[in-house]
Amino acid sequence: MTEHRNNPGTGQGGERRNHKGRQRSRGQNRSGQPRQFSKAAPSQRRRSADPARLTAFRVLRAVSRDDAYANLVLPAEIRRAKLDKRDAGFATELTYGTLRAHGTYDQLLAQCVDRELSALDPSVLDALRLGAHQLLAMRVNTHAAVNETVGLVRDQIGAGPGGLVNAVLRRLSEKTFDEWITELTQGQSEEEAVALRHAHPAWVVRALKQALRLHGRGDDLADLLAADNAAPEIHLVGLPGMAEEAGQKHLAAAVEHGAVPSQLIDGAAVFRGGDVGRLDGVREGQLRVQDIGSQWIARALAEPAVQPAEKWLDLCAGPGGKASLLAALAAEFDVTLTANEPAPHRAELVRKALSPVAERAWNVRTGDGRTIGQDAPGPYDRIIVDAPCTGLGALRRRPESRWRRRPSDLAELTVLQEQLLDTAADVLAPEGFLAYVTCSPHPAETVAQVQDLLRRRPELELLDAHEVMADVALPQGAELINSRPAVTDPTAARCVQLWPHIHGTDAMFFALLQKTD
Ligand SMILES: C[S@@+](CC[C@H](N)C(=O)[O-])C[C@H]1O[C@@H](n2cnc3c(N)ncnc32)[C@H](O)[C@@H]1O
Repeated sequence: MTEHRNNPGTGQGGERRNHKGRQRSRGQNRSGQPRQFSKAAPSQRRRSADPARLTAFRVLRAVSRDDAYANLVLPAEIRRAKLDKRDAGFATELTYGTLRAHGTYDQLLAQCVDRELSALDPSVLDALRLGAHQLLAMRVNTHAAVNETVGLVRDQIGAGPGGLVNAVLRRLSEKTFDEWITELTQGQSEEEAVALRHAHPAWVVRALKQALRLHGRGDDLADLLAADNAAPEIHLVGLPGMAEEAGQKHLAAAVEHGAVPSQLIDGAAVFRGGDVGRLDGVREGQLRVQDIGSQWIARALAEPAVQPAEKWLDLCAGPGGKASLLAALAAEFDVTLTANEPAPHRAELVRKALSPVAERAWNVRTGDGRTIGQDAPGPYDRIIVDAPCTGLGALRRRPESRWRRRPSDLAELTVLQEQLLDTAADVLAPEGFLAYVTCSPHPAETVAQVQDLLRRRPELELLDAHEVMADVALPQGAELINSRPAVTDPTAARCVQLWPHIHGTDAMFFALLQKTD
């Protein structure tokens, strides 16, 4: 919802609004006079929490205390509080915006608190972050942002912390977001400054910058970071190849409800009409929410001429996004898909996702992908390794994830990716296709993995993934995928790297290899 712009504190022209939509100017009252803070002592001011802010606060607490996922907790909290559409929108923007930018807000808040932030009660810190987002990135007027946040703290935490929150937010409101950033970034490296301004950890900025350069897009950093801070569109896929083309019928119904057919690939639409859950097809499972990048890659794997009775394998299938489209395509081609997932609850999600597709076309194995050779050795004609990864390509979907990930996660993940690729190469049939996919553009998880794999497994040949993706695309999609910048690294040149700011998809990576006979 919130687009965290370079100057997220004001709207165009510098006007500000309270959340009821009244226009206010920063630091001015309704008559245009410099605004005074309430002279009333905190104890005489607001003591209650308004439902939208309370909802956001509860989600923030669940995320920081229980490591919960905001996209799972927020809808339940909105239902619990019975928020109307406008308040639900406000709570969503407040929650996601605060979580995305919380690393930056912490650095600004640290300038306004007389002790280490770690010495604060965690719930007080969460409230301060909520206040910071309202003050610096939303168009809520200063008085409402401070007063309502203090009311929330008094209601949820106690009167004592209310005074502290009041004082800290007042200090924070003395400067705009841009003024704070200018002050704090003096003497910092360019990467640290960009990271602070765009609310990304510096190591993530370095990795994204490196990835952009590798794929010939070295000038795009600010655009990519801005895209990470914008809410993603909802993409739909109508599963093909089922009785009466149910998926396509439901897709057409979604279009009648305001979805726009994708210009990039067949069978996809962009939904901007609100609650996707009310579409019949989504309830019945034949219409699914899935990023167009994921759909595109799944279709590309099924593209090079499919032969009768082929065996396909999705080695890392949970929760079943790509597997459901692959299973539907498998049913259409009369071939079979084995979907593998080690986590039992995620394997169950895969079964559920695949259930609308004819059962003859698929089966689910619950187990470690690295042991598939022991009980389901194939060989397989097409394998997708959609490997566990840092997820740096899907930051816009999981607002809290950028601050949870650590550079040290990479070491463990890259070893697992390497082992899964080796297993896939072992069970791949001669002339079979292997798709390596990550929802991360990090070079260590993508191009470097493919380079190492080619060194270890000389029987594998790297195909040009752009050509295959262009083959399954609509004209606009083919043009987009073909209009790539010049790339010097020969491996990177044959791999597709999608980007949110260019393709409107997650930053998915896709390499396609074939086993030579
Ligand atoms: C990026 S997700 C896959 C997303 C999925 N393909 C989709 O489109 O919905 C990676 C999956 O790999 C699974 N995984 C983790 N360790 C694994 C292993 N050793 N073998 C196979 N899969 C593994 C995770 O549980 C997770 O479900």
